[in-house]
Amino acid sequence: MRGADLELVKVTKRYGRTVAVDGVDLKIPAGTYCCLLGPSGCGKTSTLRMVAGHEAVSDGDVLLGPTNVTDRPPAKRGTAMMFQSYALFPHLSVTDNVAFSLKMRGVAKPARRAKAAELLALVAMEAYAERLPGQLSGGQQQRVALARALITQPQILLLDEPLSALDPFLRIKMRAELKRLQAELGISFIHVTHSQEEAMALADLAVVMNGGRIEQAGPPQELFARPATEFVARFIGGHNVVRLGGSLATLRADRLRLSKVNGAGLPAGAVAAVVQGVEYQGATVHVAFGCDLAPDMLAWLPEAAFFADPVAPGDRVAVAWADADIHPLSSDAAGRGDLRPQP
Ligand SMILES: Nc1ncnc2c1ncn2[C@@H]1O[C@H](COP(=O)(O)OP(=O)(O)OP(=O)(O)O)[C@@H](O)[C@H]1O
Repeated sequence: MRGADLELVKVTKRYGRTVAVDGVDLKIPAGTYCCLLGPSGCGKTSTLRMVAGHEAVSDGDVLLGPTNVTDRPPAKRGTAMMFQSYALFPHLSVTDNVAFSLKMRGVAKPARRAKAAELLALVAMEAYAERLPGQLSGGQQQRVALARALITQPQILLLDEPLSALDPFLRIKMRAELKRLQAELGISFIHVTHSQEEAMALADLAVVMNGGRIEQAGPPQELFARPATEFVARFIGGHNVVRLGGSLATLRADRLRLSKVNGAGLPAGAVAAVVQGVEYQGATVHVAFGCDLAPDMLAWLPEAAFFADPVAPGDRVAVAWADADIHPLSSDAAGRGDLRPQP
């Protein structure tokens, strides 16, 4: 299969008075695993459906490679969509489900069955070719749905919450398979998800949406290390949003150090806090605490560090961090040196 760059230019979707997608500009280079993420109602699915051609674009353009596909019907765009519910035909065998769109295009039976067999092999489902969808597990149905979407040799595969119907174990297994398949095919996948964990695990390009707009787009490591806005910092988690020296900044939960205060004064630069809760997570222990910076902060401590000096709810602690771990959020934030708590 051949990939193509996708570009959205000022793409807007209005449903009556509701602006679901608001002038979105986005470039997705060929061969990218892109995750669209954000809270419910932020415009992810509307964006995906406009790329697929299942929803008309109110304003703006969708470009696939050199072609403006904004007004083309779904089957004439070079995209294919895999739906959340898989949408398999219950009365057709696995092979006939996979071959369906070739049948619609008038491809002869032997050719379409051969192509279906090839795609079923790609998703390791050859052994189930003659079964009906109702005789398959959720994960198997998903593989069939993938094969069915890929048989048209799309340049871009669109996936709307593809893992949400699976149990947690299968979800992790299938997400590894999606990543493998995308790398093997070399085309772009655009995957809508609510889950920041899923996006972190899969995306080359993670796009965080909020209120119909893009808050930030970039590799997951960049979003985590340098969230552009308070919304992104809070949405991807693992960050404390605080006001330091009059400016908004984040302090990563995994970079904070806690020590019990035993009558002695606070170490220089540290702030006093009271522990509110402790959650054991295996490799890390999550400690919730309140202090003058914010009432609801979080520290993720390595298990060994926590048990070397364990704390419990109600304990008074000193919280410390390195200057390099302060990430200013607003553009008016001064240099890091200014972002220390005021005495
Ligand atoms: N057919 C429609 N008619 C009217 N409003 C719609 C329609 N589809 C979506 N909307 C509205 O557009 C906004 C964006 O919806 P969209 O489904 O794109 O969001 P989403 O981020 O995919 O949400 P979710 O994660 O809940 O699926 C929401 O406010 C939604 O209520």
